[in-house]
Amino acid sequence: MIKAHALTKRYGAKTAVDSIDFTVRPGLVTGFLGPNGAGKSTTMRMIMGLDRPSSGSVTVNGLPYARHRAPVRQVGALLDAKAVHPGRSARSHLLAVAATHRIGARRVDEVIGYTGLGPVAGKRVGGFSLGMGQRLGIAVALLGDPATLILDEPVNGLDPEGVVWVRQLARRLAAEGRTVFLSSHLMSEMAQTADHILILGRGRIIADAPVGEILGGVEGESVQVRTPQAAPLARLLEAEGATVPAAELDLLSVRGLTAQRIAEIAAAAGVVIYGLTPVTRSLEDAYMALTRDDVEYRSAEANR
Ligand SMILES: Nc1ncnc2c1ncn2[C@@H]1O[C@H](COP(=O)(O)OP(=O)(O)OP(=O)(O)O)[C@@H](O)[C@H]1O
Repeated sequence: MIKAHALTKRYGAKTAVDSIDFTVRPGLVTGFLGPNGAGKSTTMRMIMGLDRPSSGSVTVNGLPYARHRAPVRQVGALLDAKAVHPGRSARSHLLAVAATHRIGARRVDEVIGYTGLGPVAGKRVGGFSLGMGQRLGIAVALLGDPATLILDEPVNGLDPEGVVWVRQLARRLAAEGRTVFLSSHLMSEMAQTADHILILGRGRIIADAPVGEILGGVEGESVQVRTPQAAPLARLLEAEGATVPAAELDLLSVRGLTAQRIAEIAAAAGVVIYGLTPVTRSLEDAYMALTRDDVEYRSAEANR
């Protein structure tokens, strides 16, 4: 569990994180989103005790990071590609990290198995692919068997297989009852991985809700209906409670009724339908709508 209370970070005149309150709960994957410069990394660094809040506080499992006697047993993090001695093997790297935290060799072998590093555990880390390096970083984060995991951009640069692996791992860790806090700029991936979404914009929270609520929140779903009898069908659907903006020749965009209900109403009235397409808003659409005013650097094209 991670709890932030009036958490603030200023760098000179710049307020990177502006008095935010949030709770990241156990048993769920919480996605952390926001435009570049929104303050995500600064927040994660404060959670991990790598940056001091200017004011306010953030705790992990009830205490600030630095007040835990054995923080690696509370929270594990993949913040950025770790500097690993390229000549060392994955196993000897893990053994070295484990030794500094009084963690035994048995746990090292457990995390090697858990992260699928077995076949390459004896190989030099210098020759690792990005995906293997990422697995090693996650293995390090898991060494202390922590209840809370923080993964900053864990799928950055991974191939599709690696992306799926991270997704399944995050889901498995949450299913084990852990708190999983994950940042990513890949919206489609986040939509498949996260249960709950926290969006930051210019240092403030602009959304904190279950994925379903974020997707449904701004406009909801619609159904595109292609029919040669657009105007009469629009009137029929409106009478059933749908919202049908001004019809476009033979295409209607209907909100408020399911595709099945629309087909039933049309059939009952003898209206011909050529096509029915439910349009689901993507997390990317919802994110763009929510962060429209909070993007620090916008392209000239997008500003028009
Ligand atoms: N050490 C620092 N000194 C001064 N300003 C900083 C420092 N670290 C971050 N900032 C500023 O604070 C703001 C938040 O940065 P942060 O890296 O936390 O954003 P982010 O959401 O992680 O962005 P990205 O998605 O690009 O990683 C930015 O405007 C950044 O320029």
